Amino acid sequence: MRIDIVTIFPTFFDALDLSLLGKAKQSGLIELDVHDLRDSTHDRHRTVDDTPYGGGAGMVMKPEPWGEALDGILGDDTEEEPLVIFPSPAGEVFTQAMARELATEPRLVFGCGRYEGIDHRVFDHTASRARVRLVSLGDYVLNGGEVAVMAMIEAIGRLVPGVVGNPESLVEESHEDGLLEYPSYTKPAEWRGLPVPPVLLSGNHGAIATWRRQQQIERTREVRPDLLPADQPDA
Ligand SMILES: COc1ccc2nc(C(=O)O)sc2c1
Repeated sequence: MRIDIVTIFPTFFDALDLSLLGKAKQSGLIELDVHDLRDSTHDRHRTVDDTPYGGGAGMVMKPEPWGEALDGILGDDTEEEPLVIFPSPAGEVFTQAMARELATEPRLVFGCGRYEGIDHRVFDHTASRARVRLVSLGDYVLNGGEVAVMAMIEAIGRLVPGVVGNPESLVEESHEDGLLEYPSYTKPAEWRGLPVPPVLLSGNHGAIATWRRQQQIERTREVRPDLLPADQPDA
């Protein structure tokens, strides 16, 4: 998978050189290029924003630098039309299902907005040469797209085959089967007077599986009842 990121804070993504994603980059499983939007400006102050037409508070990101930056990224794409994702509070909400879907894409381009957002014509023009999706992390507003892109790249990258050593560990996770994950325990069997649930020490794998499933249902019903299938309240 090839990932390109356009941002005015390129060093923000230095963290992607760490841990699993860092190893995926070193192994070539994921190719990642971060582009500084200001490299696509040509004035002394490397200006990327201007006042909004129609008035209002804040500044809007100018279209020209974005057009030039994306020319350089999309211009050489001769294969399948790439997918360009712009994090936005006005976007569809990012989910584990979307992460699974995006993990199958050969190429992703992320455009990080700042200020009050990007001139809307950038989305319209980009849609003439790529697939475009506006995506939000959730029902809250960040100061820019970088945190959202970091979260999405982690959620997507770990699903790329080969990135996570044991694919089994991807199966029993929150949201993977539509429910929240069961609670986990490790040694010691008792810690500060708190025991591990006895069933987990029983060696009875059937009873353990049943207990874990019930824990998932109980946790989901308590914390995220919206995730329970309407026709199967007991999942
Ligand atoms: C200006 O760019 C922004 C601003 C806020 C924001 N909030 C997001 C979110 O996912 O909540 S993405 C995003 C992008």
